[in-house]
Amino acid sequence: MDTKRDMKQKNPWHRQLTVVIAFLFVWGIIALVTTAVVQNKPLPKNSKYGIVLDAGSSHTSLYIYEWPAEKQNDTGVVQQLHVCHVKGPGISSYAMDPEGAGRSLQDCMDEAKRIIPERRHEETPVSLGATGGMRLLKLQNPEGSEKVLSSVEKTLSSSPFEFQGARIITGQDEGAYGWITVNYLMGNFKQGSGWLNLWPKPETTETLGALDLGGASTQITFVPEGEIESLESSLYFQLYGNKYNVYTHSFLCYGKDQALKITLAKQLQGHVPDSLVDPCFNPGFIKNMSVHSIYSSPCTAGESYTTNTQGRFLLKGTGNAQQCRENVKQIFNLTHCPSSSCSFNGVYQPQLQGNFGAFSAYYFVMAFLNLTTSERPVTLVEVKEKLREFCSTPWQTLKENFTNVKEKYLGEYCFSGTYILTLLETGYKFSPENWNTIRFIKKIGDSDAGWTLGYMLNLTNMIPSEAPCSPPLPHAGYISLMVIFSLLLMGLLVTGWLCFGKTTCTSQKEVV
Ligand SMILES: O=c1[nH]cnc2c1ncn2[C@@H]1O[C@H](COP(=O)(O)OP(=O)(O)O)[C@@H](O)[C@H]1O
Ligand SMILES: [Ca+2]
Repeated sequence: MDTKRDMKQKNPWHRQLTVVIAFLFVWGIIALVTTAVVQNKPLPKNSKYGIVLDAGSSHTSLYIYEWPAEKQNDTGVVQQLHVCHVKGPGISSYAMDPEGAGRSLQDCMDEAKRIIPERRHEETPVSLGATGGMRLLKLQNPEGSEKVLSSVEKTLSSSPFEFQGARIITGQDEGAYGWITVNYLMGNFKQGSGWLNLWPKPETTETLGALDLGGASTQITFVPEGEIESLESSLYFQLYGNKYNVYTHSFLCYGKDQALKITLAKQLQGHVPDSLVDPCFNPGFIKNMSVHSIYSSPCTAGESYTTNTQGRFLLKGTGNAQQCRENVKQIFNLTHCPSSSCSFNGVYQPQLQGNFGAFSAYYFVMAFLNLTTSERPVTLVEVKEKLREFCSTPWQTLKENFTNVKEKYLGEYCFSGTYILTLLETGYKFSPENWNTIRFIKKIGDSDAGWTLGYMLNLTNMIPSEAPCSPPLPHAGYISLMVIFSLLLMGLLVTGWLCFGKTTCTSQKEVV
């Protein structure tokens, strides 16, 4: 005991040194933990925004997208923040009043100004893409379509956002961007990065085909199994390091509103009677139609006709789904196919492959007919049975049962449902065996299925062809590991020091 006391007295710095080291050690731990906590504190939301206007044949919708500023190249980060439906018809209806087209967009543009933070306005891209309706107007009245485009351009470019153009997109682009949207939202464009991704990626990643039905045109887009025979239907993408050979085709005039005009024109066969009995409308349904509304479209312009004096006729429904299907089938020409396989009208289509997402009017119609919400996929037989039952329902009963549904839509659901069935079965060759590969969808997550998101991702270069290089560990993981390893090292150091210190003491004791 005396020896020990002697030693401490001999070495007065020993205690102070221990206290200093212990203090530094504790301070070090506090500093490390504080750094980790501060570094990993969630950052304040730093979003960027983009606006796309979908100028369809029947209406225009404005979509606002949002994404975290620091992550814009990652897959699946862009989300739909808001959609504003423009009041009134599609912009192609404004050929006689072009200024009205631009004016009609103003309310939705004002809404976008309120939703997107002001400091982001200048850098937010805004673009408008017009589809089938404007494609038809351009065929029929090129000058009118230019005026309409200039008018909407004027409204968009006078907004505080960064105007990126108002143009008519091709049917091929419409199909391609719809396919990109659904696969982006499904997370099918997997990124190959990170230290755990040591295996080579498979050549083809499973993707979802896209079926889009509009009022004026319809698109089918999917990755087929073999080669794509026709160059004009073939698209090649390299996205996030994966390669895709995509088949797409857009049928102008085969959107459901134009298809109805063609079907009616086929029945009229150039002679307009006072009344036309039609199996595609419910029994008791009567509508006074103008002959001009049918024959003024470029989709029916080829047909010559003689009309009665009033230029109008009465459309009278009989509600017979089977006969309706026979009538609708007539608008699909199946007699010639210059390629190894075709859909209709001599258009090349490879064998159907994989699963399909059917959106836009496909969804609206099938959802109304209760053919989307089942736990299990609805079979083709059930679809036909449902149509038989729905079409034969008297118009009066329908009106009483669906007071909140727009009469225009309600009156056309028998035709629309039958058209969808015929387009998919007779046109695209879906069969009872692969009918269950189709899902009728409106949204994926919070974002609408449609071409607009894909269009914006492309316009803003947000889908890189190669997977972006990212550090093997996420930031939080990196900080945590740093803290753990530092603590371990310190622990070792202290243990070592204590042992070393003890040995020295012991030896000192022995010596003393
Ligand atoms: O609630 C609905 N029920 C039935 N059909 C709808 C509903 N909402 C929109 N539609 C239809 O969806 C179609 C949308 O077509 P769009 O205006 O996008 O034309 P486009 O893509 O050919 O240019 C139109 O035929 C429109 O009538
Ligand atoms: Ca559309």
